[in-house]
Amino acid sequence: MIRTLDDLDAEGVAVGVRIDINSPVSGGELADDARLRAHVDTLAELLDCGARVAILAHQGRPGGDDFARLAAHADRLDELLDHPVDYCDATFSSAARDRVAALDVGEAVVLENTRFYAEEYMEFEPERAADTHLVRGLAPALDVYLNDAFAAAHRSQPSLVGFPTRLPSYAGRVMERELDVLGAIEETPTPRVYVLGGAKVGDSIGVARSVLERDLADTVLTAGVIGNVCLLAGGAELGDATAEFVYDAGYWDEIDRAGDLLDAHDEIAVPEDVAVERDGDRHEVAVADLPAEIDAPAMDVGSRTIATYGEIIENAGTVILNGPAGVFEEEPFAEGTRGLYEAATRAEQSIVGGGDTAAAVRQLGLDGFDHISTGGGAALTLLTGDALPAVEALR
Ligand SMILES: Nc1ncnc2c1ncn2[C@@H]1O[C@H](COP(=O)(O)OP(=O)(O)O)[C@@H](O)[C@H]1O
Ligand SMILES: O=C(OP(=O)(O)O)[C@H](O)COP(=O)(O)O
Repeated sequence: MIRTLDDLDAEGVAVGVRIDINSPVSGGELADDARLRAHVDTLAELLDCGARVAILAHQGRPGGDDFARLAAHADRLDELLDHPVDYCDATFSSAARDRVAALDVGEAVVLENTRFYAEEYMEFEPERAADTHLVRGLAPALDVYLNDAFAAAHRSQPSLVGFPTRLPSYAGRVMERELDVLGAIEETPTPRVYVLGGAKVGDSIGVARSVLERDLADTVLTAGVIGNVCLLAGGAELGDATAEFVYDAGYWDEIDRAGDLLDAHDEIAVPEDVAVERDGDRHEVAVADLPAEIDAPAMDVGSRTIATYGEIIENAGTVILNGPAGVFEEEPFAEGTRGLYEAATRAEQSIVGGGDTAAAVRQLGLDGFDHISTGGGAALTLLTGDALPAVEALR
């Protein structure tokens, strides 16, 4: 059983709270604060109850452009919460422990990016993670540990799986909500339609296979790069530009896997038409008219596909959307994502999962979904039926 905030009397308690505020960063500034806002309920509830809150989080990956300090994150949380949120440039040293010890009730401090320490970017079994410098160093300053970082729950890293061996541990409100919705997919209304788009082709093939074999999906609609790969697997001649894109992205081997999947499951639909750029505009090509002259990559599904898929989606009991239907970042190729996602808001129940997918929803100003997951990889792991290490550690 996983304990939640309902089981915690937080008055005066030093709570180590792992959140996922990994966000796009530009010039040291936060380019998007959606993941910070997602944790406001959990943090406010703790602080309102008089907890002393030490926040643990990562930002980016070592060597990446967005591998940054958490000072800007602390400033933004300070603005979002009615309680003071400070920043400390240490994570588990005596400076960090002293800062946590000095917290007053109803105060929070954001400790430095956990991934500034090499062990945090490695995967461990929980017992071994409990023995890392980060966990051994910080645990004495904490009374309890609370994990709200659903979006990182597929990682078996020390700050995510190491503390429950040493401290009484709890799930936060984000974690609770995500597990309630995504962990109970089999109880949602049918017919259940999965719309798989985006660019993580291997993951999408894995999800499609898993949900069909486990009878979780009645229909799988493919779009985005995975839709193009399925079209190529079926022999559609989409032109050299699309083939090159798929090859350069390293997905050529996935064409055979997609072909095997399509042979095994006739519940999978592929696009009827695609959109390419021609003379700076969107130009649609019907798959039935191929081979045709196409000198640009397929960047979106076409309007016939939007209509056919849209009807299936709005008549669904539950629609699960993962991955945009096209290159939504460019306006002419946002049509597929907009059309299919708007149709999803008319289904009985709609669930959106994926980092870029959630960004697309915000960018296109779409509204009316029943659940927008904070997680990409974590949501996919759960939807595929695999356990999340950080959740298992809480158990
Ligand atoms: N036809 C396409 N060609 C190239 N890129 C695409 C296409 N369709 C979608 N994409 C890209 O896929 C990316 C998002 O995919 P992905 O990372 O799998 O989503 P998520 O993070 O939601 O799981 C977006 O940047 C989008 O531009
Ligand atoms: O952004 C995240 O995951 P996501 O890209 O799957 O949504 C999490 O913060 C995990 O980050 P990671 O994929 O660098 O371990």
